[in-house]
Amino acid sequence: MSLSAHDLSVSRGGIAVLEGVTFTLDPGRALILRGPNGSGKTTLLRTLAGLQPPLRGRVQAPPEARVYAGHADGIKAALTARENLSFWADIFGGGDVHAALAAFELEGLAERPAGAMSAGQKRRLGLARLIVAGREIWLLDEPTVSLDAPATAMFARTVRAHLAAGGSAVMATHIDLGLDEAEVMDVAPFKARAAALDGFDEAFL
Ligand SMILES: Nc1ncnc2c1ncn2[C@@H]1O[C@H](COP(=O)(O)OP(=O)(O)OP(=O)(O)O)[C@@H](O)[C@H]1O
Repeated sequence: MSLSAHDLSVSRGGIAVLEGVTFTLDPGRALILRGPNGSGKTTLLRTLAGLQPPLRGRVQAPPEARVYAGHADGIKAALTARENLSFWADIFGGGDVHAALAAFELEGLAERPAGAMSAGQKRRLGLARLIVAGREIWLLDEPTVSLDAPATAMFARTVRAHLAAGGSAVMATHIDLGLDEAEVMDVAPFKARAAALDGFDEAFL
């Protein structure tokens, strides 16, 4: 399943942030988004994930093939790691909780409430959701925040396995993941030339 962006313009608060973004990501491929703070990586990822409409252009990929992991870990503090993953497995239609725990070496923490985990452990649990989601196209915003070097390597291995299984991934990251096979796209050249306000959002700015 490919993901394509065609002459895509994306906006935040009614203001155009990026324009003219065009690419195709085939199965088995990864794309790393680079660009300075505020350049529009999150906005682009949210649009690719279908969480917000494009200002112009279009995104092509079935909604049910995409999964987004943003800055929030998406976990419930009162539930254990296993319960959190089971919850998400039910939402996504029955993923492999055991495989997800194993991929992020969470077996020893499986019965611990997420609220009693460290920031890096919570992040690993949040990323383990990707495994239970069982979706082909991963859209990840700063996935390695809070991860130490071994956990970052764990994440890179998981992405490689996903690509080898025919999945794909778009990731915004400021660090070197060691994924030399990934394509890199700097979003800076796509910076929108003029702010475009629409009537609705303008009232809130
Ligand atoms: N809720 C909001 N309303 C209006 N503008 C916003 C909002 N959130 C972000 N922006 C602006 O949109 C632009 C793009 O932000 P975005 O979060 O996409 O950048 P980014 O490249 O992901 O940055 P970072 O590397 O800091 O995460 C920035 O100029 C930012 O100030």
